[in-house]
Amino acid sequence: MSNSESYPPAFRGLTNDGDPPATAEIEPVLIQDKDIQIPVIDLERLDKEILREACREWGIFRLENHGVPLPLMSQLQEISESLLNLPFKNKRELFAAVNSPLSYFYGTPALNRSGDVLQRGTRASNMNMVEGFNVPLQSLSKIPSSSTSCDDVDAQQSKLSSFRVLMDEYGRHITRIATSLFDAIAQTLNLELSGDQRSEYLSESTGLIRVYRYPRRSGVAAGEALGMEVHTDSSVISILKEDESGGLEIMKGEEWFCVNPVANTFIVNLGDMMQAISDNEYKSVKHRVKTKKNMKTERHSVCYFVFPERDFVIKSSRYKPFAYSEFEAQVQADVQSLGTKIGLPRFIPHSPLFL
Ligand SMILES: O=C(O)CCC(=O)C(=O)O
Ligand SMILES: [Fe+2]
Repeated sequence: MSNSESYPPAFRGLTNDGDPPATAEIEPVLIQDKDIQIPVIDLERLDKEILREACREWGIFRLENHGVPLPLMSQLQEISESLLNLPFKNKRELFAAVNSPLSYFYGTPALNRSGDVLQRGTRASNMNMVEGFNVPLQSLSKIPSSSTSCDDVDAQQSKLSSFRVLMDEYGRHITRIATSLFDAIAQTLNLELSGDQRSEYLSESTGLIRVYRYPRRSGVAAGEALGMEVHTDSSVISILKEDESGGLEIMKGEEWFCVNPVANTFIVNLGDMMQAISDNEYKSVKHRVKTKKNMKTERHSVCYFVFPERDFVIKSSRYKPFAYSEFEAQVQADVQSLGTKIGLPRFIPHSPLFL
């Protein structure tokens, strides 16, 4: 259970950090989206037809037999929770340390690389109620490590060192998974990948992990409780590990559905870059996180994103050619000025959104 001191001040009046509701006290949820079963892909026995269908019809699937050791997953979850449970002030300081490649954020992750910019002009009850930290995998080795381990003064640094070691191992597994999936998906698209071409589409060095905490919310109607607003990911592939609290929703057709957690599996979703690479044959799925008022615990999740080389120009029959860096800059500019991402529609030729 978390302490209110650990939340950013802007969250405090809105969180419910008391005891979780007893079953009898759980109020009926007014707006309940239906549950949906997403396709399941077995990484040990990759079936290209099932994969193609999942990418074309869904843009999201559950991954099983991924080969990541379960103790690693649970240790990572434990240490991430304990870091996020530190008092707000300490958390910010810890992550702001000189030369630390990690950064703490709350509010809109896409905007808040450096810290604490909340979405302006957004009603408090509607803001993204999520905090966490960005971990660029490439620079993990640069996280300052501490040699002492049980000295009180160094306790936080020591936690951070353990986090780094676990993240490093987790990062290697998740990169392996993303690469295998990308190769298989490229085959389903008949993409010729020779020499360095794969690393242009899928630049392993861009791998970024975000560790999230979504507080339980109080005082808002269920329909308003957004942990993370509706979006598509900008990545090629995203791989999500979530805990058992639930809250992830996807749009299929014109409807929202809840994707319920299944232990020891990952959720893989295709991002905008995969949609563009596939000439829109595959989908970058719209999704969001709703933190329900009656949630028994906070939601914790860890999400990995991988992108193309920054200068790599994505050519597609659907969009004007763009370098990934242009896309990223446009997303940042839109989030800053409009409070939301426009994404691929900005790059459709002749669209009113095309710049
Ligand atoms: O935390 C989650 O479950 C989803 C996170 C997400 O969609 C994202 O980081 O893009
Ligand atoms: Fe996402």
